[in-house]
Amino acid sequence: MTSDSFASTIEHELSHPKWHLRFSRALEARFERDTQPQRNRNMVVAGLIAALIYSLFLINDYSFRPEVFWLSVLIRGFVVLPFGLPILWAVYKGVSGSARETMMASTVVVGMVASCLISVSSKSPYSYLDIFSFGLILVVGNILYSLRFSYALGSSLLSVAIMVYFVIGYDPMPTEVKRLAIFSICAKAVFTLVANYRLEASERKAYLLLLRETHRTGHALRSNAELSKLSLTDPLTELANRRQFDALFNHYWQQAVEERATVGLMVIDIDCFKAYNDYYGHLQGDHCLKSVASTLATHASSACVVARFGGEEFVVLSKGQPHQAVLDQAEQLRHSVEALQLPHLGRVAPDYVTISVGGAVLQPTVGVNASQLFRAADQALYEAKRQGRNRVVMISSPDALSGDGLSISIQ
Ligand SMILES: Nc1nc2c(ncn2[C@@H]2O[C@H](COP(=O)(O)OP(=O)(O)OP(=O)(O)O)[C@@H](O)[C@H]2O)c(=O)[nH]1
Repeated sequence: MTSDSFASTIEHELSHPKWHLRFSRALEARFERDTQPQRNRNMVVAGLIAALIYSLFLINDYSFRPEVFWLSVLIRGFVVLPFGLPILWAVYKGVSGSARETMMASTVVVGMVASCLISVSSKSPYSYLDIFSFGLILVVGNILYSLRFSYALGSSLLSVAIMVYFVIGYDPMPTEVKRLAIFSICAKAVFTLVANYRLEASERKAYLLLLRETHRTGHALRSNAELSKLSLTDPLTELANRRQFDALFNHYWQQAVEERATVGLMVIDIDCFKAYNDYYGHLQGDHCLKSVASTLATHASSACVVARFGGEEFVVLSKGQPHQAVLDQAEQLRHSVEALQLPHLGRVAPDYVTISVGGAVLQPTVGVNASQLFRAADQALYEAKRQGRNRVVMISSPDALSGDGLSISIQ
């Protein structure tokens, strides 16, 4: 699903909530996935509370229908709990949404059957009064568990039908009381189902609102990231642009001051590029720039910053590398462009595209600043051009900066 269609699905679900509450298929699956861990935990806690209260009803059995106490122990302790606890364990471990709802709904129905069996087995005069508490079973399913509405509806209808069946056939119960009990359980079913429906509807709405916010925030962050990437990237070569290079250069320099490390800089220029443009045209010139840029990016060490400084000039920045390593790297870059053998018939010789590289390595010390490094590398490039191009010239030592001329190491 694309970002836009996802956003419109959320809007549609928010403005057209369905009576049966379910979302469209994909969103429903996501809703289940996102809410599952929390819902499983809530269900297990609710189930344990229900099991505890259900067991405590043994006290009532003992006090007002002692003749079925052991039957009650048997049903509650050896049927209902062994049925319910493994279900809670399975939900705790994680099962599909429909399995979870079905199993939890089944505990409601089994609880109702068991309670009815205990009640109608007793001949005690007030045993039937217990039947008025059966609405609690619906409260457990519809409110405490908060079963999904369709499951709450199904288990409630089944539970009410079971209860009505037992009540009708239970002779010790006066007819008027039976009528009252049936009316009472039906009313409790309706009330708890209405509450269940509202709970689920507001849970789903809250989920959609949260999803919409998360989606909008993510979208805004992505747009910002794209904008900032655009503002820092050269559109033609996709290398870092001058702005990014300037920022990184300062950053590297500051880090080098703190770490007492060296900073290496290469200034790279495509040879006779004006002639290339004149011969092949500006568009082909752009292709050439792209090829050289991607070759530099591919062959430069991953620890380096490769940027387009402007026009047909590139820079490669590194930190913590000794003079020799920067020199080797510069020679490798020069060689990799030469190896492309991009035809350049606009110049006399050689008839392929080459680059000249000027490099310098400095350790920031008192009185030495970043622009001195840049000037040194630029002067080395000038020297490389002067000596015939397609070569690397490195400033051999920082001392050269303070002298009249540059100490040059020519490859
Ligand atoms: N196609 C294209 N050409 C560019 C671009 N930016 C700068 N140039 C061209 O690059 C050429 C640079 O030429 P010069 O600075 O004279 O240097 P050169 O011809 O490379 O000669 P040397 O540097 O001395 O080898 C100019 O013709 C610019 O128009 C660009 O984005 N695309």
